[in-house]
Amino acid sequence: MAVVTGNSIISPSLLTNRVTQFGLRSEVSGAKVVPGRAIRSGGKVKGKVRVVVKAAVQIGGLEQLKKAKEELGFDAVSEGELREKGFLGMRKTKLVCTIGPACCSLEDLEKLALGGMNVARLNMCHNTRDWHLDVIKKIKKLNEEKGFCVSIMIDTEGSQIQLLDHGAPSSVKVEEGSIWLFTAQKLEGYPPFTVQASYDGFSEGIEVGDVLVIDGGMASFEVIEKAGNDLCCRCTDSGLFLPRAKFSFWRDGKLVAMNSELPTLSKKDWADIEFGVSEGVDFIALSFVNDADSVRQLKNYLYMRSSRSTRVLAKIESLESLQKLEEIIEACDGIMVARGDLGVEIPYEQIPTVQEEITRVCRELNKPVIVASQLLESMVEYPTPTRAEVADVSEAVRQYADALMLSGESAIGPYGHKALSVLQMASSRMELWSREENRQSILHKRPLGESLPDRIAEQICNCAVEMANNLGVDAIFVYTKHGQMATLLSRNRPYPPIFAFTSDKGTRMALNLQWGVIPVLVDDEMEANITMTMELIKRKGMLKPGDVVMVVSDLASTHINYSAFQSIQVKTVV
Ligand SMILES: Nc1ncnc2c1ncn2[C@@H]1O[C@H](COP(=O)(O)OP(=O)(O)O)[C@@H](O)[C@H]1O
Ligand SMILES: C=C(OP(=O)(O)O)C(=O)O
Ligand SMILES: [K+]
Ligand SMILES: [Mg+2]
Repeated sequence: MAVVTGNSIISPSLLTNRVTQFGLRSEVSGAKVVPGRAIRSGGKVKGKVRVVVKAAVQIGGLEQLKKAKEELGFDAVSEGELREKGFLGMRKTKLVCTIGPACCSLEDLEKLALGGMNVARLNMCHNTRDWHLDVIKKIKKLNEEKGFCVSIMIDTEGSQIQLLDHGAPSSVKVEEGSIWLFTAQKLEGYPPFTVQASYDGFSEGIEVGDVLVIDGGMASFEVIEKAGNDLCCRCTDSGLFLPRAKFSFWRDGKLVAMNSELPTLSKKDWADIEFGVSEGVDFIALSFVNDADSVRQLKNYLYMRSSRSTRVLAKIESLESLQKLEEIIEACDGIMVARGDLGVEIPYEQIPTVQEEITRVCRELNKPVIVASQLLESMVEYPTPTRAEVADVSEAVRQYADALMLSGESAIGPYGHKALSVLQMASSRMELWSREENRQSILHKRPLGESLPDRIAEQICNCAVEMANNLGVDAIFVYTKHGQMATLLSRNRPYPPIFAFTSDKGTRMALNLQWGVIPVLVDDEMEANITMTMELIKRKGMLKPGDVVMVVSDLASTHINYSAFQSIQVKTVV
């Protein structure tokens, strides 16, 4: 059994359990060989499949082992974490950092990588393409030269047209009762109490009596007069006007839908996507997705560009996207709960429940989900978070979100590295609590697969996790080409970490966003060789005699006449 040391605290009850279980430990190895046995599903015989135990492949010579060892792509940070904290102490929740001027030097990026950044996000709303290219190159250099495994995400600007500007470089106070003119006309300078809207049709369909809300509640106005496209408004709720503020209109407590003819993907977005594809980014996050069509359009484009390893994430940040949530989740490779803009479109008191719902549906449909925006907002200015922010972070972890994201905290704040460590500590703590409370059972396991092999993979992963938890194994090893088995295991949120061995670089980078998965690159020959993989990890001192590893596999085999092996084995390291 791995020794859990340092910061990772293991509960006495869990520890006792594990000790008793392993007092009588025996090697449970492989499934029973039942040739030609029919697999039943839902009471019906669906097809004939053979369940076969894969014979452990003999370890090759020392030379082969040495060569393979060099090629075992274990990232430096996971390796360090495993050595320091043991298997159970490894953090499961993934961390995304927005890269901005405050953290774009090689040294700062290295610090973030060491601090646990799994994915670097580049927000294409800001700065130049050359600036972003420079960051991409630095991250790739760090990955190559320092053994990190940081994935890269670009986040599109989107057709975000609902913007207002008052012309001042910083915020302007808005007093209750003051009268303001909102206009799309080009202004020569900004007269006092005048605000410029970013497009002509900003007041289309708006009536006297409607309520204009700035940035989801920074200040509110009532429309008292409409002349052409211009609106004259009285402040009904005083507050602040920030530069480039977002706005929404409300009537009888409901959002007035703005009839934007603009596509989700603007010309600039396509150019940014082209840039991202040619620079080989791992994720493209689509802003202001309203339905599944834009996601499919981008996925088709990536397919045509033979860039299938680029994953498409849909940002949920509009009312429309909430109404079409399931079809969007089904179409994309992952979701971001973009709470910043979402809070402009729906009343902010609804954000917590909407976040929980999105997170739950994502897990049911087996897509990774990132909870984003304002997690540690006060740390843009201060070196410590508010207690409420820590509670918010912990709640997202308790909900089993795959990943948490920093925005301004890392992009412009002087305490980005500290903010990352707050996420790291708060998530490790909540994960431990969740494990002790055994919250896994809550997931309603909606069946996903349609083909028999897919259904088998799903069942194997569900059962494997239950078994792994009951046996108290130290780690789950999974061999996966496209990552599907790894995600199916992750969906069950097991206690032990999932080491996903893959020979596909794109799969490795994509799995960086997946809860509890540590992707490890192996070469093709190693792929199916469980014994050799374990031997290599043992030689690195990361597996010790007595450790118990569950091995889940669905690899195609050339040895025997079956298209795929799908098996669970439990091995004790000797
Ligand atoms: N690449 C960048 N260059 C300059 N500033 C950036 C960059 N990325 C982010 N920022 C700054 O960090 C803040 C927070 O980032 P983010 O949440 O991604 O953007 P936004 O606030 O526009 O939604 C932005 O408002 C912006 O001031
Ligand atoms: C993440 C978000 O998107 P952006 O930062 O691009 O506005 C958000 O709105 O919460
Ligand atoms: K964006
Ligand atoms: Mg947004």
